Amino acid sequence: MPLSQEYQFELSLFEKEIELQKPSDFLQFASNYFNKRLELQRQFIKNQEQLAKSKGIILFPTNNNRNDSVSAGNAISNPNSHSNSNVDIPSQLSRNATPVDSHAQNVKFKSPFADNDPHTVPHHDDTGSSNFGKDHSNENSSSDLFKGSFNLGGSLNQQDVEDPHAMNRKRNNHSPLGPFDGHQNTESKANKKTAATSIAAATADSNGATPLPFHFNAERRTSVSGETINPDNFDDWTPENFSEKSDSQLKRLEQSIGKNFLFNKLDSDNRRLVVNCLEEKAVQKGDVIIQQGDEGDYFYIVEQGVVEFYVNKQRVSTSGAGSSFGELALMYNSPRAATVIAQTDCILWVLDRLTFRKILLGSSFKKRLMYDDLLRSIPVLKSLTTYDRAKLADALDTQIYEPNQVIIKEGDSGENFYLVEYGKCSVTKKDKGEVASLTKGSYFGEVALINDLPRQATVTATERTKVAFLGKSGFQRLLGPVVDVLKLNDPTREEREAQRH
Ligand SMILES: Nc1ncnc2c1ncn2[C@@H]1O[C@@H]2COP(=O)(O)O[C@H]2[C@H]1O
Ligand SMILES: Nc1ncnc2c1ncn2[C@@H]1O[C@@H]2COP(=O)(O)O[C@H]2[C@H]1O
Repeated sequence: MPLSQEYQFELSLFEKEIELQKPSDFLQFASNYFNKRLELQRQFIKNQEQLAKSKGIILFPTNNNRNDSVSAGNAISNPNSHSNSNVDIPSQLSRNATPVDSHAQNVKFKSPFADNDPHTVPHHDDTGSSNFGKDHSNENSSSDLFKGSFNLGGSLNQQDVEDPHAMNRKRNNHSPLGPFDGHQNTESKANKKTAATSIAAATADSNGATPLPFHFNAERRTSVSGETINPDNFDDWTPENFSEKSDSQLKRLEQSIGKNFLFNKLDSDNRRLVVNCLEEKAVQKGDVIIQQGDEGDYFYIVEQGVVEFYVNKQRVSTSGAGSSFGELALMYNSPRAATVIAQTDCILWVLDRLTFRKILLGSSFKKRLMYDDLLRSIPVLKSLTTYDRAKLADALDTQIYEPNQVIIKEGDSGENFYLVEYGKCSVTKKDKGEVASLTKGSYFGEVALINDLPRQATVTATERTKVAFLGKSGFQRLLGPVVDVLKLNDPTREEREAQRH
């Protein structure tokens, strides 16, 4: 299996250091070097922890408060305990690392060989071995919290779409989450509350800081990259609606899910887990499946039928069998960005929020996580909605250039648009020499695409540079809302206008 880019980057740094230092005692040197890197990494995490704490969020509950909450009798069963091993540190570190100030933060660093590393929450399985980094899908757990059809009991018409109160009135009578008989519904919600309370309790801090809310959202819109630090406490996560599917259901699911790109990225264990956590819901033509502005609870896959999307009461699109929706609110802990209505009778499959975040977010939405901070930091993209940014991230690819490598050559035809993730590039013109220098958050390569011209300058990496790039068709399809701003900022505009006159 090829090493990930981040590992390769880490190893290349190490190689450079070896070339520079030419150590005589290689193992000692390697040990010191990686200890130092680890120290920087821990410093970074610690800084994140301070930041989160100032917002009342506990990222790393200690074993003590974990045990406290269990002994307080609040805990739900915990067969699937996970450590924080999914923290995307190498990439964060490479972009954010600063030299360690030994006086800063008062952080005590332990040797990586110590058995009770302060930031690694050890978990022991039945054999007593550490579970760090392993997968613990509990395929036997079967907490069937809610069942029944997705009978919304009242279709909404176009008038209702335009009258949010009408929607709310109907919704209050027939919650999309409460389709079943009243007793089951109450019990299901109560159970969910218990789980949520217990999740919060498990994160309670002995210093009295506020425990993590079930729906974490310190600021209304939260960066998903920040969230890879783990705002949900998955230590107490159990698959909410796990139930083994029948052969015929599996066959149908394979057909509908097979078409959905999200599931292609899952390994067979996670795929099976997700499949068994899905719940079938039938909706009727006109039913409101999601209401814009509501809190996110479920992710949806369409097996049959067509759904339509409304943003601020305007119909923006429709989608059919094999498509999915409802991911944005779950990813960003933000309100629902659109209203979704069944245009025809539909068969849907729904996945609960935590299972979505636990299993799908890190694999199927990895690119969105990866590019979220970058895309938010680029002023010219400010007018994009969360949805636009998510679609843009899906279409981006990454490339690393070494110093002196040419990324774009003046006179060539333009194929891609670029965003600088890190590094430095020089923009030169044959007749003028260097005309610009580009760093993190800059973009380039737009002039040829907007004006249908050859490349107007050469762009060369002057440092190791990582770029995210988008092909021509993606540029036209996804950057429509910002083309006017790109045109206004076009560095060749005045010159070309002057030539015309
Ligand atoms: N133009 C759009 N803007 C926002 N959401 C959209 C749009 N088109 C489809 N959707 C989907 O509608 C869903 C509404 O709930 P979410 O915000 O969770 O996720 C949203 C997207 O999956
Ligand atoms: N003064 C400049 N003249 C031309 N291109 C520039 C200048 N400054 C920055 N650039 C960027 O360099 C890129 C070269 O490829 P494009 O012409 O497609 O788009 C160009 C711009 O994004």
